[in-house]
Amino acid sequence: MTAVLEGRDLSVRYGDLPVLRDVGFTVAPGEAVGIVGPNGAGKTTLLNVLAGAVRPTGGTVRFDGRDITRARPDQRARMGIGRAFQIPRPFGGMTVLENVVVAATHGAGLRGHAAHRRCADVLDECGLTTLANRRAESLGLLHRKRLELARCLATGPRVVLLDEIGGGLTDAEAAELVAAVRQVRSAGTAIVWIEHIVHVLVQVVDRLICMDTGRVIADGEPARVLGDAVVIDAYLGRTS
Ligand SMILES: Nc1ncnc2c1ncn2[C@@H]1O[C@H](COP(=O)(O)OP(=O)(O)OP(=O)(O)O)[C@@H](O)[C@H]1O
Repeated sequence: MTAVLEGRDLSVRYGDLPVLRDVGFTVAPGEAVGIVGPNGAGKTTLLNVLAGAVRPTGGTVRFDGRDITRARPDQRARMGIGRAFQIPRPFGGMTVLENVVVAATHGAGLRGHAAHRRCADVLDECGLTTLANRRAESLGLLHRKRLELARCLATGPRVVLLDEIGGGLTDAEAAELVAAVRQVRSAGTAIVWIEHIVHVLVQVVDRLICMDTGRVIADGEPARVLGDAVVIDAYLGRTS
C-alpha cells in the first residue's frame, strides 16, 4: 500500500548542528503513528518538514507517492495535510464557528453550502456545537485544544499532524482529547502525533516511533518500542 505521507532520508542542519539525520518515516492511509523522544530529539523539526514549514537540507517528502518536498505549507494543507499546534492559536476575537469557517474556506478552499456542512460536521465531531457562538478567547484550555483540532479537521485532511496537543491537560481532560482523536481516526484520517504523555499516546496509536539526536532509534508496535532497551536508555529512563 502506498504511504499517505512519507519522508525519505530526511536531513536538517542548522549551521553545524544536525537536527535530523537520514530520517525515514511513513504513515499508511488511516494509520495512527506516535512519535516520542527526549527534548531536542528532532520531533517537531520532523513535523515541520512534513508540514512544509522547514525545508530539509536533504531527502524527500511524498504525499500519496507524489514528491511534495518543495510544496509550501498552504499547498500541503489543500492537498490534505492538516496540522494542530501545541499552543492553540485561534483568532481570539472570532467565534468558534468563525474560526472553523476560516479553516474550511481559506485552508480547504470550500465555499457556501460545502463549507457550512464541513464546519457543522467538524464542530459535532469535536464536541463544540454548543459553543459555536462563543468567542475563542473565552474558551478554557481543553476547548481551545478541541478548537485547534477542529480547525485542522476543517481543512479536510487525509493525515493530521498533532504536536503535543495533550500538554497542560488534566487526566480527565486528556481522556476527552483521546476520545476526540480516536473519533478522527475512526473516520479514516491518518494521524501522526508527537506527545510526551506516553500513556495517553498509546491509547490511540498503532505504531510508535522513538527519536533521539535527530535519528529514529525504534519504530514498531508500541509495547515492543517501549520495552526496547535503547528506548529505555535514551528516553524512558530520563522521564521516570
Ligand atoms: N530554528 C532553529 N534554529 C536552530 N536550532 C533549532 C531550530 N529549531 C530547532 N532547533 C534545534 O534543533 C533540535 C531539535 O529541536 P526539536 O524542536 O525538533 O526537538 P523536539 O524533539 O521536538 O524537542 P521537544 O520535545 O523539546 O519539543 C534542538 O537542539 C533545537 O534546539
